[in-house]
Amino acid sequence: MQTGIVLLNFGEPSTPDRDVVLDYLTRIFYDNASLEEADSEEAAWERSRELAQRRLPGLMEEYEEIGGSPLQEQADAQAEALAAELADRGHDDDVEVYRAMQFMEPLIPDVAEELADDGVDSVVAVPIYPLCGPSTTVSSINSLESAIDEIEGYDPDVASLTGWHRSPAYNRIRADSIAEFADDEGVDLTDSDTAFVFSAHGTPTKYLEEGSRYDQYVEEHAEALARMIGIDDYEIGYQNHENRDISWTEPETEEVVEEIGRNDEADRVVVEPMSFMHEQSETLVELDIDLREDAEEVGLDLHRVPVPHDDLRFPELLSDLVEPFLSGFEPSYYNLRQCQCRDEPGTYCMNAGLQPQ
Ligand SMILES: C=CC1=C(C)c2cc3[nH]c(cc4nc(cc5[nH]c(cc1n2)c(C)c5CCC(=O)O)C(CCC(=O)O)=C4C)c(C)c3C=C
Ligand SMILES: [Fe+2]
Repeated sequence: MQTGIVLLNFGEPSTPDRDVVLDYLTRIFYDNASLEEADSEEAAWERSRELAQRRLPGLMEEYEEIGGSPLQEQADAQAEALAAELADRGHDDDVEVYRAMQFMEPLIPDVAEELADDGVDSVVAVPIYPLCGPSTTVSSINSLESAIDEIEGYDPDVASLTGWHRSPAYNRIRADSIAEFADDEGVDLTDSDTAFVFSAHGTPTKYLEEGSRYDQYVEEHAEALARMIGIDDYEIGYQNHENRDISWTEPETEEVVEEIGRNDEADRVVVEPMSFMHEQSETLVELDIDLREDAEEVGLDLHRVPVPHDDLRFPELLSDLVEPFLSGFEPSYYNLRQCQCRDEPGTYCMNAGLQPQ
């Protein structure tokens, strides 16, 4: 049996190229077309192009500020590190690691073709989004499964792993990265003059109304990490993309930070970008540049925790997560259950059936 582990990511342009960024944005808006009514596929596509054109100058400016996104490079390194770890565990011949992006090359349908060409007969999809969301985790798996279905004569076993933020090893990586960063910056997290903000990528509330529990995952994960790093007081903020007239998760990170400063609650704020496993425009521009300016305007020093994308324990964690699928074990033995965010056979997660804490 030849197994292909497919690491699924959002993708982001590595260079600030207008045409590339326009196509990237169009794909994102089209994938989220259900947020608005459209009379036809063609109308939805046109609307996506229109939204992309409108957002293009702002996003180009962001990529120009950082010289393109490091997301792809970091995702490649994670895939290589996972392959090396699996080879160390004896999976050098029977397993290949692939990475596919929702909105950038290598696009998911192209990677599905590659799986077919390579004769992969067992596919394990692992979205690198620790907090399971509809437009990311679920959508990326749906895209991979439909791309595979469209390839004539190709019918591999397909399994996928959705939410994994409850993994103890993951929580340890994240908590250590916060504590080590605070130490390096000389910041005492328990000092009453230090405020702590978990910043999560936001989501349109329509997706929550349709059943996504993303906001609950954000809340329970923030609570778990706060306990691990020994703080009682913290805030949660969302980084939203308000390009359409729709409502998103509240409060926004920017508002949370401005309020801390205006109310003179602290001298400094530590911000943990909890939804991401890569550095990208949301961390390098929205937090490091834009939010820092907002914080300074209200008298706060901002300390942004780096994303632990290259933590040496991350490939071990991913290997532990995929081993049940490679070794023919019953997933429930490893506390993996039928995913409820994507209630399809072969989709497992660590969240289903347990109440948020
Ligand atoms: C759970 C929610 C989301 C996560 C996590 C997420 C990750 C993520 N997003 C980008 C970059 C962009 N996202 C954009 C749009 C967008 N993102 C989400 C949700 C999550 N994204 C949604 C629902 C949407 C669609 C918005 C809409 O249709 O109106 C965009 C384009 C829009 C913009 O910037 O204004 C970008 C770019 C990355 C890199 C990323 C990585 C994990
Ligand atoms: Fe996004």
